[in-house]
Amino acid sequence: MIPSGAPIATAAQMRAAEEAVFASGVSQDELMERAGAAVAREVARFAVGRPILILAGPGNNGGDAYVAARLLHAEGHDVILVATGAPAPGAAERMQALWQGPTSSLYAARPRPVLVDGLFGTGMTRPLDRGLAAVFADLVKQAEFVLSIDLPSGIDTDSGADLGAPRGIDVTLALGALKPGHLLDCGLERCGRVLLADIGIPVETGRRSVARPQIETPGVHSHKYSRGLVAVIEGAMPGAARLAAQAAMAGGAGYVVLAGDRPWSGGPDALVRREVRSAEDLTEFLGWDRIDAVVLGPGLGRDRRAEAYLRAAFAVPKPLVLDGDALTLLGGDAAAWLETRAAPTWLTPHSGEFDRMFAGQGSKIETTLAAAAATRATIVHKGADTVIASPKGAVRVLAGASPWLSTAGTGDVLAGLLAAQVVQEGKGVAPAEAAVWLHARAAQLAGPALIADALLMHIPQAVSECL
Ligand SMILES: NC(=O)C1=CN([C@@H]2O[C@H](COP(=O)(O)OP(=O)(O)OC[C@H]3O[C@@H](n4cnc5c(N)ncnc54)[C@H](O)[C@@H]3O)[C@@H](O)[C@H]2O)[C@H](O)CC1
Ligand SMILES: [K+]
Repeated sequence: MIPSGAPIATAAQMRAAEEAVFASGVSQDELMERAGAAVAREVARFAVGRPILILAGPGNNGGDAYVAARLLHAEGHDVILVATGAPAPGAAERMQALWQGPTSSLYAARPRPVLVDGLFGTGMTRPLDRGLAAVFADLVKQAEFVLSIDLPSGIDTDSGADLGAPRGIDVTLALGALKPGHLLDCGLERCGRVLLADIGIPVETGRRSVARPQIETPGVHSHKYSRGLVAVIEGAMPGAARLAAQAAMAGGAGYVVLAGDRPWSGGPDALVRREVRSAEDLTEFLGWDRIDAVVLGPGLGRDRRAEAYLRAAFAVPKPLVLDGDALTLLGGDAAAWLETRAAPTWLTPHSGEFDRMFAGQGSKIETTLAAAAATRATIVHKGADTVIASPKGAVRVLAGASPWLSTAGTGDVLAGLLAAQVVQEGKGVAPAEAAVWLHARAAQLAGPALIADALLMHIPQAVSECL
């Protein structure tokens, strides 16, 4: 569980935000008191009177832990504190000096029902020491409830990479903002439920977790064209395009045309079919001024005709959603293909497709931002952690969607949902954020063992929650 619509800040961005607060006259001690009080509130809530063991590391994460220990102890909770090292000079050192309760050394610490992890937070720079990691993992394993302060110790703040964090943390209390480590890679798996504590640090990075979209109910003057016409291009495997077309319909497009040459008696009668047998046919069809967005790629195939279709789609200045085989055809030349595009483009790669298209170092957020800048397209980099990035640097992340989405066809559904939002929402991350939220919510409603076709049936309910 991740708070929605919450700001996301890297360790450096967090430090800059903290510095701005200090410059405004708030002391580090005051900020640490606020952080520790937020920790104490949540621990008291979950401890329900059980004995508490608090681990305090050598930095300010440990400083937060000292404050929390003192406040919990003052409220009558049974707290034992373990200091793993001499605290950093300054606020943490002062907070340690205020601790009057019982202490234990790390290796003598006996497991207790409630464990608070104040070892490391955004200052984590290298893997946990093996000895410490082993003791920490054992204390986590034997606890009934574990809360990590700011981040699980052993998770890289900016990438979510594993630096030795144990499994079994129940709650992570993020301080001031989410970090990429709460949303990406191993961090998503190790944080448990992520709660966010506002401790008075304004954070504006243009990056935030996906929020539920606000969708307009059609007005009295709405009609099928005003609600947007989506053209979905069929290819070698027509089922994929059909899923995308039906998703576009369910996602709110006013008129959807499925263009292809395969006979199909199934599907909704409301889905308009247009015969297209060649790239020339496609060019002629895409010239229809009523078309507001085009979806190309689901089941397209990778043969010469598929490439000719890709060229035809690129040649018309219409908003374009590229998925699946279209991304494979772009390959490493996506930036070159896209540099002449006059209309907005969205690419929806899963990680395999992304890695084949874009080289690059860094977190999934950084590599997706770089790809968006290089292609001037908005990238929806799918996965258990879906990262949306626009060429202008906006980022939205949705983490923790249903793992049952890992089945064929769900990407086709997302592509159709995205096109439906494009014809209603416009450009950049907004339509992608809306589509990703609807897709994840439909999956939640569909429950376990879903298939892509089942997703379609739950889209209207997901949409109804956004009206
Ligand atoms: N975000 C906020 O509003 C506030 C955050 N606070 C807390 O401060 C920590 C960050 O504190 P910092 O001192 O920068 O780093 P850590 O406490 O995470 O780490 C301490 C120290 O440890 C060293 N180190 C790094 N990796 C290792 C390792 N694997 N083994 C041993 N030592 C390691 C490194 O030198 C670090 O500096 C943040 O998470 C919040 O909890 C403020 O207290 C309140 C406001
Ligand atoms: K921690």
